[in-house]
Amino acid sequence: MDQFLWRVLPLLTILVSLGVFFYLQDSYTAQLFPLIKLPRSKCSLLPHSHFWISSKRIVTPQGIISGSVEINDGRIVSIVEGHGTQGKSKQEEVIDYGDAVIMPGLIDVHVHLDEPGRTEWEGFDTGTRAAAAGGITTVVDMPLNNYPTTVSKETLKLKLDAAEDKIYVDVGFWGGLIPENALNTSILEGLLSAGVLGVKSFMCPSGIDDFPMTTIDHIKAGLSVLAKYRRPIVVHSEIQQASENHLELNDNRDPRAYLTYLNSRPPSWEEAAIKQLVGVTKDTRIGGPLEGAHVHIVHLSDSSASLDLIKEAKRRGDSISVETCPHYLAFSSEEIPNGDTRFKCSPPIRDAHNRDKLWEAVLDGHIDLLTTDHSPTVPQLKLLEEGDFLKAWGGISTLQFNLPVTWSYGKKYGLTLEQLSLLWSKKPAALAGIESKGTIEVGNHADIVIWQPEQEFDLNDDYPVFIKHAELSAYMGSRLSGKVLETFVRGNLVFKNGKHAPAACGVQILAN
Ligand SMILES: NC(=O)N[C@H]1NC(=O)NC1=O
Ligand SMILES: [Zn+2]
Ligand SMILES: [Zn+2]
Repeated sequence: MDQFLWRVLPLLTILVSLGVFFYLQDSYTAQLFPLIKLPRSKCSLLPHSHFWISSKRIVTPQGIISGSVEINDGRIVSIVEGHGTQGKSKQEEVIDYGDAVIMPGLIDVHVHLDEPGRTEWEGFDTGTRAAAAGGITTVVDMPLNNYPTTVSKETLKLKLDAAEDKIYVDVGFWGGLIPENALNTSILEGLLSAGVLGVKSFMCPSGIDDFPMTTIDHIKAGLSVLAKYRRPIVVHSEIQQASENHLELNDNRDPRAYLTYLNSRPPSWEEAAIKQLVGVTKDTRIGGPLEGAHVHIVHLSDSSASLDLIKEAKRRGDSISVETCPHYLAFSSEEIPNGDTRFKCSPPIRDAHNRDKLWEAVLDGHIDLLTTDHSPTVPQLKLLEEGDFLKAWGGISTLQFNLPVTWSYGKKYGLTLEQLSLLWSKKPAALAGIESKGTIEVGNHADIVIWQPEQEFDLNDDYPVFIKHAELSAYMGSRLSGKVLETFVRGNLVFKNGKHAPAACGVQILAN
């Protein structure tokens, strides 16, 4: 018996190893980033790893084409115009979406997921489910509103641990630049070496105690480190003006009136911050002492003097860019009802003339890209019942709705599908330094949204919304145009017909 065992054991070992090898080959998804531990059947609502998707409207960098996109192992491997079956074998799955649009998945580089520490506000699970349902295939998470804030390699580790096995789309991370790490560059270098895609700072109080504001000198110190790493700083660009301080002391103001809040944060706050920033960005030019660093202005609301300063800096060759958000493009101060704190954000939503000028800048390309600044909170802090604009949390919940909102409002201004895709995918990918995402091109990740621009829907209580505290979102109750049908992340079908894939197989994007 013993002898028999010794004879068959090597053979058995070989057979078992071969079995395990082929099982792994067949059932594991591509290791594009870190190892994805789960089988495809858990990560995707589609069993195939090699398939084609076709439609009459595919948004590519060369324009809109009718044809097919071949996907294999998470990547786009070919794009064929027309209806030929060229290269397709009979066994391969072809999904025909008719005239629904095939577009690169949206990349939202300004999202507060608030985990760890404030998961009652949002979280990796709910936030990335919402993203997947909205056709957003990558988000970059902000370093604040979570607790502790992400300002060192140790606090980044807490974030990465919290995100583990919870993300339905790919997630990158901004670190925070605060006085402490700006003045102690080894902390900042540790954070950058640990993989944040860049850093974020505030030029006014952030509303979060453990995220103090930075002066322009802190930002300059940070930029000299960022230049070495060739990563950007993204800046909340408002500086509180002395005269406005004075206004705040005036107790006669009605805190329920939107105008009270609007007047408390005039465009001069943005202009003052941007004036200081463009004083520094001249050093980011090619050959300058800060070459390699880049300054990105988040959520621009002022379409006049602030925008002019940015345009001039760009003309001079500075490495500078700017984003705005759907709420500045959708709403205007004239329509915001008194007491409706769902619309409170900073900088504030300004008048209709300003909104029209913002759209003009978006369509002209002077505003580089769009983000949500999805910044949710709990009902106790949004103060809807009191309607107190001065005390309520500032932040608008937009994740999951960005595509239909931008499209519904933008089409009235002449926004095209190609522009939409530049603003929400290609430009954000470039800012975050995320290679292989943001366009439908051979070799890129198969991060794709399938959506029907003409299909209208009501964002009401029956609509499947995945963000936390949806009732606090300024968009609830709207009728929107542009329904997301399906979302692919690295070739995995992660969302279809209101349902998500069984497991969260998004990966963490870390810079190296
Ligand atoms: N801390 C935070 O998320 N603040 C954001 N909310 C907002 O309305 N503007 C912001 O910068
Ligand atoms: Zn901000
Ligand atoms: Zn923000």
